[in-house]
Amino acid sequence: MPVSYNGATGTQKARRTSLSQAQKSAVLHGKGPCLVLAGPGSGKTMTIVNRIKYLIEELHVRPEEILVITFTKYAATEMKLRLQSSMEGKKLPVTMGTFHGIYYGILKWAYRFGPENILSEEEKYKLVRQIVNHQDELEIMDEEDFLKDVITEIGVVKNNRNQIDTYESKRCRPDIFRNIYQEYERERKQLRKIDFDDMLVLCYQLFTSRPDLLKLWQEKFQYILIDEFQDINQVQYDVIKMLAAPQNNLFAVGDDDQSIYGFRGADAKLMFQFQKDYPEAKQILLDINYRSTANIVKNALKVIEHNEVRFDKAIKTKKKAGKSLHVQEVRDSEEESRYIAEEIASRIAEGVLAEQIAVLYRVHTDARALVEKLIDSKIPFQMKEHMPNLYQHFIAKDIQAYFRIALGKLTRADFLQIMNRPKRYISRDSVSGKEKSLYDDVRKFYKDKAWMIDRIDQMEWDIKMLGKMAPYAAIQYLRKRIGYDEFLREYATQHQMQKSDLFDVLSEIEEAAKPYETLQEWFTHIEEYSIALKMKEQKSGENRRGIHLMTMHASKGLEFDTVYLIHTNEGCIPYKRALEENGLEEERRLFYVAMTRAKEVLKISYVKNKNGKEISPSRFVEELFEGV
Ligand SMILES: Nc1ncnc2c1ncn2[C@@H]1O[C@H](COP(=O)(O)OP(=O)(O)OP(=O)(O)O)[C@@H](O)[C@H]1O
Repeated sequence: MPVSYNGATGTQKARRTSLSQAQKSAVLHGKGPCLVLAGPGSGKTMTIVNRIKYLIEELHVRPEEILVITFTKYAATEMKLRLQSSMEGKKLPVTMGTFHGIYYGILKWAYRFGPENILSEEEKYKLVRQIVNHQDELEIMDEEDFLKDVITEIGVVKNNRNQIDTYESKRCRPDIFRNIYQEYERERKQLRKIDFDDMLVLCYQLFTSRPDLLKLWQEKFQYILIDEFQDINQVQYDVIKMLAAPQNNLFAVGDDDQSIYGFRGADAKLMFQFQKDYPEAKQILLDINYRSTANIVKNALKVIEHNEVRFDKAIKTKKKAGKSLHVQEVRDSEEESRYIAEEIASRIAEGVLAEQIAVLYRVHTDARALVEKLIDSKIPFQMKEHMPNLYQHFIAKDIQAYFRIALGKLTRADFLQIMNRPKRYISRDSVSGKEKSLYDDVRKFYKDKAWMIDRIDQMEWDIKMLGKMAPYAAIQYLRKRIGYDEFLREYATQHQMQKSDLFDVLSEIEEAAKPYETLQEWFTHIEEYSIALKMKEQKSGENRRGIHLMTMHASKGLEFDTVYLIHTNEGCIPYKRALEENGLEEERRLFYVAMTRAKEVLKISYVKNKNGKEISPSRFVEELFEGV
């Protein structure tokens, strides 16, 4: 579902535009299954809206008999508005919603479910957190991260209808995941609640066990239209097939190249399955891109054509060649953020609205330096996602505790936090509550152990040294002289974590500290940054204005005049963790989605050096230059 930020949601435009031959053929499809394969910017939404209108006005289908399924609630609302507008403002009782919304409606009707039976996302987190905390053999570093992944995995098991007994978790030991899953299911059932994914599973079970009820729903929905079909998962597909039978008036619109939710169970292969299940299906290709300049489309195709599992589509363009694609090499994150800030300023000076500019990145950490730069330079920006604060990571908290003590603000809490990072074998019992005499009290506690007294003297001396240094030098001293690197290596081994993940965070904090001359300045910056970041989450007033910053995932379905893709490096995009889990092709599709959000200008940048290490440009950037 496209959204224009220049005020036109597409509705007025759609009225003015005439349909292409392929769009017409899709709109005018009669009965039976139809698969509409569509490229980016090819007017999928407009086609669906026009088809609904055609069904009602020309084929005299009753609006109540039409079901339209969209990927998000937002898309459903947008579609309703477009339909209303194309019907001269008339509101029609066409059923529009997400898979979850529709299937929940069916369950509500069958089982008299009410809101009290729904396990909210918050309750789900709370429940899984409790269960995770009871797993004695489980060691995790970042609880939030772990919970998010485990909850996603519980969803994947349900959506794919996997057998839990044989399921191999990607996040923790299979037996531990099995325990968590089974305990979660037990507790949920005891509470007499269903979660979001259960809505799909229960609907499947309902229709399999009650053919009489299934028949009623089959009769109700004579025509089914599905948008973003590439994002469908197994259980959604199984239910929709049952619901569409026996007439199979199933109209599916999707772009397999834009399937980017494999990690959540979406399976673009189901588009191929559709062809097998309905060999009689009409197939239509919407092959004209109306959104982007010919250069943008040509370059995006150069990348996506490297994928092997895809429908081959020759996409044509309507717009002129436009500006050539610009790829910028920059030294590091700092230089990249300066480059982007200057670019934005000149694009705005050329008359482009700030809201028509987007900066896209693979993961939030890729944008950390840019966010700091925009905050410092007071350039308005908006983010629709929550961006984790680097300075709340436990490593950053350790460094801050060291630095606070170095600045003479010794507290028991800070002392306890860092006294054994690195390992000094200081016991908690030795740490008194009296801050003024804290070091002396610890020494007193170990008065018979000379080696411990030496250790504490060394610690006190080292921390005093930190107080005299600039933050960057102080972090280096902490790592190499005080032994924090050693602590982190041991920590990673103990918690069965990738050492490189922890060292990436540490290096990032170190690099970000470079511009500051004193520890106090660094603390002030962290405070301002953290407040500004928090404010961005309040989605009102100032925080809804300015350029858009978002992950490539969040950019799906949107379009902007100017798009910057930053940190297009190996390891960032394709993202190294996702590469192992979802494979290269899904990462390439994500890059393709990001590229095709741009209407007029697309600029791509990559860094040469990240956190003190040389890194290469993304293989996708290299694919752009093949044969040049
Ligand atoms: N026949 C047409 N003539 C002119 N413009 C069109 C036509 N069809 C669609 N458009 C315009 O092209 C742009 C892209 O269409 P739209 O965003 O609906 O494509 P989409 O297929 O949903 O894109 P994506 O999958 O990339 O999100 C919109 O601004 C839309 O108004």
